[in-house]
Order: sequence, then C-alpha cells, then structure tokens
Amino acid sequence: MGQSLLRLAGERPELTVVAAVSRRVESRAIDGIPQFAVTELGGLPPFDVAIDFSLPEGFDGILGACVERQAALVSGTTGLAPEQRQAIAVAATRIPVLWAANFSLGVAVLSDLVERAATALRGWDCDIVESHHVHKKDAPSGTALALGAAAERGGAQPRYASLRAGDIVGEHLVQFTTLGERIELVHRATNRDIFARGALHAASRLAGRAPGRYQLRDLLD
Ligand SMILES: NC(=O)C1=CN([C@@H]2O[C@H](COP(=O)(O)OP(=O)(O)OC[C@H]3O[C@@H](n4cnc5c(N)ncnc54)[C@H](OP(=O)(O)O)[C@@H]3O)[C@@H](O)[C@H]2O)C=CC1
Ligand SMILES: O=C(O)C1=N[C@H](C(=O)O)C[C@H](O)C1
Repeated sequence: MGQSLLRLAGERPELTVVAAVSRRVESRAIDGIPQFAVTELGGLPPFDVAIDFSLPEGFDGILGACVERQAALVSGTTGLAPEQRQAIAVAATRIPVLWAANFSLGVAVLSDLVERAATALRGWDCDIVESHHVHKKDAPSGTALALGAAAERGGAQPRYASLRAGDIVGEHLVQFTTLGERIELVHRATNRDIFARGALHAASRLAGRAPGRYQLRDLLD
C-alpha cells in the first residue's frame, strides 16, 4: 500500500508528500522522498495529514505523532486491538481522524446493501467469507468485520470464514441463506490502487478540518 500511495499521490496536485515512514530504512529516500524509520518519528518534517497503512505494531506511534503535531490522520490499518480503537476515539478529541477498514467505493455501497438485506431477512443465516493474498496477517479481514457490524445492525448474527491464497487482492462474500433459497452479495477488488486512491482523496479532504471522527461518506464529493 505504501508503494501505491507514493506512486498515486502524484495524481493529486494539491498533495505534496514530505516523508515516507516504514519499519526498516534501507535508503534515506524513495524517489526523492525522505524516508524515516518508525523510531525516528520525532524528526519528521512538518505535515498536515498522515496516511497510515501499516500494522497494529506501527499504529500507536503514527497516531501519537499526529496528535503531537496537531495533524490529521487517515488510517486503513486493520487488526487493531480494542485499546487501539479506543485510542482513536481519544485522539479524535484533538485531531481529525478517519479510520476505515476499506477505502473502496464498492465496499461502502456493499455495506449499505448488507444492512438492508439483514433487516429484510430476519432469521436467515448470515455468513461472511473473505479471501486475500497469502501475506495478509489479520483474519477475519477488517472489511469482513465491518460488513459483519452492518449485518448486526440489521439484526443478523454473522459467522466468518477466511481464505488466504496466492495474490488475491481482496474478496468479500456476504451470504444470506434459508431453507430453499440463498442471496449472495459479493465485492471483488482486483487492484490495490482503489484503496490508495480512496485514502489519498480522504487525506486531501481531511487536512485542516476540526477535530473529530470522520467517515469516508463525510468526505465524498
Ligand atoms: N483499509 C483499506 O482499504 C486497506 C487496508 N489494508 C491494511 O493496511 C495494512 C498494510 O497492508 P500492506 O501494505 O499489504 O502490508 P505490508 O506488510 O506490505 O506493509 C506494511 C507496512 O507497514 C510497515 N510496518 C510494519 N511494522 C511496522 C511497525 N512496527 N512500525 C511502523 N511501520 C511498520 C512496513 O514497513 P517495512 O516495509 O519496513 O517492514 C510496511 O511499510 C494492513 O493492516 C492491511 O490490512 C490494506 C489494503 C487496503
Ligand atoms: O490486507 C489487505 O490486503 C486488505 N486489507 C483490508 C481488510 O483487512 O479488509 C482491506 C482490503 O480487503 C485489503
């Protein structure tokens, strides 16, 4: 995701990337952008908004740096612990924060459809099957859990299954089943750039806003 973000940031003239942060730093710059290790956050140049796609181990440092700098945070890191979700709520009293399990427009629409289907199909079984590439560390995916929360708002009690195979970018199937019939709602991401573009759009709209928790739909055109 970091590589997609750096490549696609160039499509948005209103954004200037001043630094890239990762766990290990092998060279001091990527395509001319200064690179910092997560242990060097204190040395970052001034910034208005950070975009975080890391791992739960890296999240606390980025969140802390944003609060310290009074900068906005856009995060798509999944697998966060309950305490980290709580830390987002606390930080949002001081800075604008947008955390989303999925930055694609299609999943935002799917989430609405799932809630509507769950509301209409009381008593049906609800199963969520997510498939991702073999390098993905968390399961169920953040998107599956978010879709499950949408199903729960509609009164369903979802069950989860996870598949890790090859280079699957991300697929989410939400299935409602009863005796004699079944509804399947599916989203398939085929390119990670959709997530990066969504996060870059959110970043450009979040910078400079009042402190608080924001959702993707708050920042759409
Ligand atoms: N919300 C959404 O739409 C999406 C969310 N994601 C989520 O984004 C996250 C990243 O995914 P992906 O890019 O595939 O993962 P990668 O493993 O490819 O990249 C993770 C990045 O985080 C860095 N990192 C790892 N540990 C730490 C740490 N302790 N401190 C600071 N930085 C750290 C890594 O640095 P280094 O390279 O030096 O190890 C690397 O740059 C995952 O949680 C994934 O689920 C992914 C796609 C879409
Ligand atoms: O790790 C990934 O790749 C993805 N993670 C997010 C998730 O956990 O839902 C979003 C997307 O599915 C890709």
